[in-house]
Amino acid sequence: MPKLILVRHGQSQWNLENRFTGWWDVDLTEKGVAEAVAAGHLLREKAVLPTFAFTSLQTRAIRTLHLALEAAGRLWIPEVKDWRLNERHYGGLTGLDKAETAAKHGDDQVKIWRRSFDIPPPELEAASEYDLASDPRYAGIAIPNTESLKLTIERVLPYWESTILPVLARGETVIIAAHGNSLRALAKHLSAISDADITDLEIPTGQPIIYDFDETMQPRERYYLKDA
Ligand SMILES: O=C(O)[C@H](O)COP(=O)(O)O
Repeated sequence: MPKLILVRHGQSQWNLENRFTGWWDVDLTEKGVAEAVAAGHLLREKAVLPTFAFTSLQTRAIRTLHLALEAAGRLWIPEVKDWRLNERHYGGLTGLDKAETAAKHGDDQVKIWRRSFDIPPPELEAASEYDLASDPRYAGIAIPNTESLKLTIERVLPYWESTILPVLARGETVIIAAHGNSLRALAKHLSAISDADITDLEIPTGQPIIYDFDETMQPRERYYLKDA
């Protein structure tokens, strides 16, 4: 039965500092490294061994993938990196402190920016220090100025359908190391979560989530590998 493993990167420096991150490239903390290694040990312990990997273009997800694969003895498997698995772009909120932003704009407004389905945060200004236009990894890519979950789904899902699903369908055990909101986008689709209910879905760092697929490539309900 094809198996899909979703893992959100381990704690990042800006998770620790409680700052909006999005597409900004932030590395793992020591705790994040430990979470990634623990995820790999869990894969090995439960004998859920990936044969093909996908990740984003962001350091925190790439390192999480590599640390987990190394701990699982699978550093050698093929991997593909793609911007479509990046975190949702946090627009003009990038770099701001989440608590300070809530104090300034109110908890309700920040909840809308963070968890509403289709209301994007304010756009990133072109002159912002967080503008990624000159980052070589995004050469040729139309970098968004902000993204709601809906907009994130609009780039994650076509990639899932065109590129990841066919790999899974040929019988590979696929691991996707990505981000809170790119994984919420995928889980919304795979678990058929409504636009209203997706608000409540939180994805913890470094905790492998499994989808088993049946012979018609329909996903069963997801579960945490630690509970299997
Ligand atoms: O980009 C970020 O700030 C985090 O990775 C996810 O943030 P969120 O919990 O506000 O969606």
